[in-house]
Amino acid sequence: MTSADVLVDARDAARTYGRGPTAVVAVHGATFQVRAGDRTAVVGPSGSGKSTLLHLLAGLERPSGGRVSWPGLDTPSAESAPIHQIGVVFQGPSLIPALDVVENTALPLVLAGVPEGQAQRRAQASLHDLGIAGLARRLPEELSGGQAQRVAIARVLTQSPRLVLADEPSGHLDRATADHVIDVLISAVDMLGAALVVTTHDHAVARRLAIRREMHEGRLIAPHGTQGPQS
Ligand SMILES: Nc1ncnc2c1ncn2[C@@H]1O[C@H](COP(=O)(O)OP(=O)(O)OP(=O)(O)O)[C@@H](O)[C@H]1O
Repeated sequence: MTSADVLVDARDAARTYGRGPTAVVAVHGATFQVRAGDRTAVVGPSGSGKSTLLHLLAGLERPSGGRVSWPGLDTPSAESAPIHQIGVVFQGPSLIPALDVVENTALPLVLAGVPEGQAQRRAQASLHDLGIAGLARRLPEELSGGQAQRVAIARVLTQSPRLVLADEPSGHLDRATADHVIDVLISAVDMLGAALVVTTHDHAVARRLAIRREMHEGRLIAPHGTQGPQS
């Protein structure tokens, strides 16, 4: 295993919101690595800091202490996150209401400068691969919660990232729909050959992934899983 296999490397990474007596330490020094091919769950109760940790790993937020780097991904500079190589499935609705499913799925490519027709063909292929081609021309308001999350996963698939970070992707769904969304997420990641990190409060979801890290009150607890310590 070389450093190039480490896609994201958090070293004592911390995040505090606010200052003084009202400051909230969302994440205490977290040391956490994701390697190529890893399937990792970060499991913990609401408010334990999972979303904040995921945002640090995605480079969407900067640590207020420690550091996060992406040695195995191509970054424009040591300070900036390789956003095109990281796909994020956000908690809750993240589709643009005025765009239909194909347009939403194609959006990351269009924003990256891919011509619209080509982007839409790739989006259609992702929807087909995930078994939801029939939703292509619906608007987000015409989708169920589970369908919307599958479209968000198709959007990540279209982007072809090497690392997929999913924040409570099944959090608001019933058991059967949640299981199906996780199935779709894992098959998308398998198609990409990407690494996956899922945050969840649901131990049934966490058990689907080979590596499990528990989070409690902003701290990552000792690692569990079949692949040994990750830090
Ligand atoms: N932008 C922010 N400003 C101030 N406090 C915040 C902010 N974001 C998160 N927090 C606080 O940081 C702590 C961790 O929040 P976070 O959303 O990371 O936890 P979580 O485990 O993902 O919870 P949930 O599952 O409910 O989303 C909480 O106390 C929360 O209120």
